[in-house]
Amino acid sequence: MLSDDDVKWLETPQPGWSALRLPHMILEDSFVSGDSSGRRLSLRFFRHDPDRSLRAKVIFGPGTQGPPGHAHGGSMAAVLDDAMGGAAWMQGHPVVAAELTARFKTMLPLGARCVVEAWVSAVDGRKVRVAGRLRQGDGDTVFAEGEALFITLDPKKFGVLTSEASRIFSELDEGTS
Ligand SMILES: CCCCC/C=C\C/C=C\C/C=C\C/C=C\CCCC(=O)SCCNC(=O)CCNC(=O)[C@H](O)C(C)(C)COP(=O)(O)OP(=O)(O)OC[C@H]1O[C@@H](n2cnc3c(N)ncnc32)[C@H](O)[C@@H]1OP(=O)(O)O
Repeated sequence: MLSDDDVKWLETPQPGWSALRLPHMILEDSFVSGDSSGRRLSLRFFRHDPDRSLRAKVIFGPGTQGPPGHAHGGSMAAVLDDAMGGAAWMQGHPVVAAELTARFKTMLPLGARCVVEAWVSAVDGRKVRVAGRLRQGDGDTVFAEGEALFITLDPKKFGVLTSEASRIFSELDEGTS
């Protein structure tokens, strides 16, 4: 479903980005990144090293359709939710989403190469506020923007995920130091 060029594009970090190698147990059944067929969502996650915010490359496949030829708003909101949650995890906050706002700005053509940017904007005790943007990969068009409130949970609730997440991010630091 994806061309070889699309796969190569998805997997190639931009300058200043490090690839996040997420374990199979996180990815395989993930609603957002668990589809390897290319029919629905195809994503790769990265860290933007200068400010440790999150980047993702994403292609919305034909199975994400809402309006004919364009992505469903729920699929864009799900991508923003995942990326914003990932941005919080990446900064050491084991969170779940409590509230999410998405603003749909421009219809997103299926198959377009897109970039997601997500960053923690404020932390107040257990409340972690995160913002995000889904834009054209090779241009300035913004398809959607998101804001969300995430709540930090006791790391024990996530079992092995919390230690896996720390391991992934410390490996990234070793690789980029
Ligand atoms: C998981 C992957 C890990 C690895 C990540 C690694 C790399 C990342 C890269 C890629 C991305 C991969 C994964 C991304 C990760 C996540 C993305 C998915 C995110 C989701 O999709 S996750 C599913 C949907 N999510 C839920 O299924 C939550 C259901 N819900 C609950 O589980 C509870 O509801 C909870 C825990 C939210 C709160 O419950 P609680 O009992 O612990 O705390 P409590 O209620 O006391 O609230 C404490 C303070 O938050 C305020 N507060 C609470 N809720 C609020 C609201 N809605 N609006 C405004 N304020 C709110 C209160 O007002 C109080 O404020 P105050 O202290 O000031 O009074």
